[in-house]
Amino acid sequence: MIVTLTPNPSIDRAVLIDALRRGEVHRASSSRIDPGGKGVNVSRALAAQGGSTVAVLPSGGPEGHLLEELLDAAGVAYASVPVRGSVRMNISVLEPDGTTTKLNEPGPDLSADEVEALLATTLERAAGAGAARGAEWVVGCGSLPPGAPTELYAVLVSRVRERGGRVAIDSSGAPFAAAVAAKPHLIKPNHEELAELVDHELPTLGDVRDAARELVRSGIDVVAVSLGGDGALLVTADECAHARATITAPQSTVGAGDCMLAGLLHGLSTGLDPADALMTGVTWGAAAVTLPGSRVPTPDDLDGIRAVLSREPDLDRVLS
Ligand SMILES: Nc1ncnc2c1ncn2[C@@H]1O[C@H](COP(=O)(O)OP(=O)(O)OP(=O)(O)O)[C@@H](O)[C@H]1O
Ligand SMILES: O=P(O)(O)OC[C@@]1(O)O[C@H](CO)[C@@H](O)[C@@H]1O
Repeated sequence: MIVTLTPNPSIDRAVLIDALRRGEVHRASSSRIDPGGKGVNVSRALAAQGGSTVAVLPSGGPEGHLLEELLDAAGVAYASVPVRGSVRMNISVLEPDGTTTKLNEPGPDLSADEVEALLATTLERAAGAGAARGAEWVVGCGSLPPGAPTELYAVLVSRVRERGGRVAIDSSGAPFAAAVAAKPHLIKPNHEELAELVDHELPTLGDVRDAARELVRSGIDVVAVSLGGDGALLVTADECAHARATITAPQSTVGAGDCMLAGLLHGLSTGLDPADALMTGVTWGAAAVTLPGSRVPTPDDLDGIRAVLSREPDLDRVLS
């Protein structure tokens, strides 16, 4: 069982237009809505592949109702914490070549009680997850809504660790830095987020490897860095592996990082070694890019995606 916490979930509306021109009226040729927010997407991706998961999230307002309806329709198990504010609506503007522009709302203003209820629900779900020692992973993902303390993920990390569980975090900015300082077992920054964490640019795969190693040395077991079309790099104390899959028809990158994280955690929790779990992650991430909006891949969608693994990556590779 993998328990996800999404403090700032969303309804994701994706609209397809021919080309984005600032200041003009655009007529969309199609649109779709999906349940969204990074942890919600991790749970959706796991559920679509038959994995056991529950998504913990705040729910309020008409968008909260809609989010729950969409999760019910998709067969994704969730535990919602009622909140006074409304779940946000995030817009993705998609162009035919796969270029994606996102407009993300801030989300509801959470009270201290609502934040505490989210943390408590996550820990309850993790403890009651069925397996002898509770959930295999607790995963905290995405931005924090207004009102939530910067330390929310750091508190999650400490509380899961105190209970002997394993915790993964994927966020950005100050909440991510605070969580990293609390030493989660696994983090999944993208290229930009890793550069922000170590506070310098990372033009090559070797630079990414060095930055990830620095974090591993500080006490994080697994650092998996998603690198868009350049695949992903995984670093532990013993190994460094790179995997990449080439796709021909990209549709939307929204949620690809979440699918990559879901595949990686699924692989690790089913006993794969970290490099093979990375292959699963990269396959799920690349498959997500071939799908519209933030649709998550089903087993059929993975057919034809071939990831290539290197346990001795080309460290001079310049990243795009
Ligand atoms: N153009 C692409 N071609 C092949 N695979 C891709 C491409 N873009 C993304 N991927 C796959 O998806 C994974 C995640 O991509 P990316 O690094 O863009 O995540 P992210 O920035 O965290 O995304 P998000 O925040 O939208 O979830 C990559 O590790 C890779 O496996
Ligand atoms: O604003 P955040 O929390 O950083 O990101 C939210 C979000 O962009 O991330 C997901 C894709 O990864 C989307 O479902 C959602 O709209």
